[in-house]
Amino acid sequence: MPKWTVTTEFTFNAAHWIRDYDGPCGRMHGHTYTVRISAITSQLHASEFCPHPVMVADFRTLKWAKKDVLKGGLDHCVLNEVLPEGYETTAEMIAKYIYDKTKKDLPAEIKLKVAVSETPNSWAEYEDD
Ligand SMILES: Nc1nc2c(c(=O)[nH]1)N=C([C@H](O)[C@H](O)COP(=O)(O)OP(=O)(O)OP(=O)(O)O)CN2
Ligand SMILES: [Zn+2]
Repeated sequence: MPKWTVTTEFTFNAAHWIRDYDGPCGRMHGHTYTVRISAITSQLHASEFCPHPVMVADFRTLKWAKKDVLKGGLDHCVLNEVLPEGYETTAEMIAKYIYDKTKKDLPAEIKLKVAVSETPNSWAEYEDD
């Protein structure tokens, strides 16, 4: 079946520590996180900002996490204080958190992939088939 994939990449700055980690990552430190989100669908949609069915998903909707934490995003937050119970602050679980929260704002049939990087050499990717 024909399909579209859109991909957007953005960054946010945040502090974290990994709970009970034996090493420096167990102390509070910061990263400029890079997030790459792909949305895949065979059907185009309207968005919160556009009334016509011309998008897989609006880039603005996909990029919610780059907003300031006081405006509903993750920028300039302490992740350990912001992520709900059940999520830890590894790149793996930040990717799942962004996936879960983004999925809620999109039509159910859109597939998502979310990748998160703390440093240029390491990525964690989450999807749910
Ligand atoms: N699988 C994971 N391993 C680690 C995570 C993670 O989220 N998932 N996170 C950390 C720490 O947060 C740490 O800040 C990052 O670790 P690391 O990549 O080792 O950081 P460096 O700055 O040392 O990276 P270099 O590329 O080696 O300079 C640890 N592990
Ligand atoms: Zn870290």
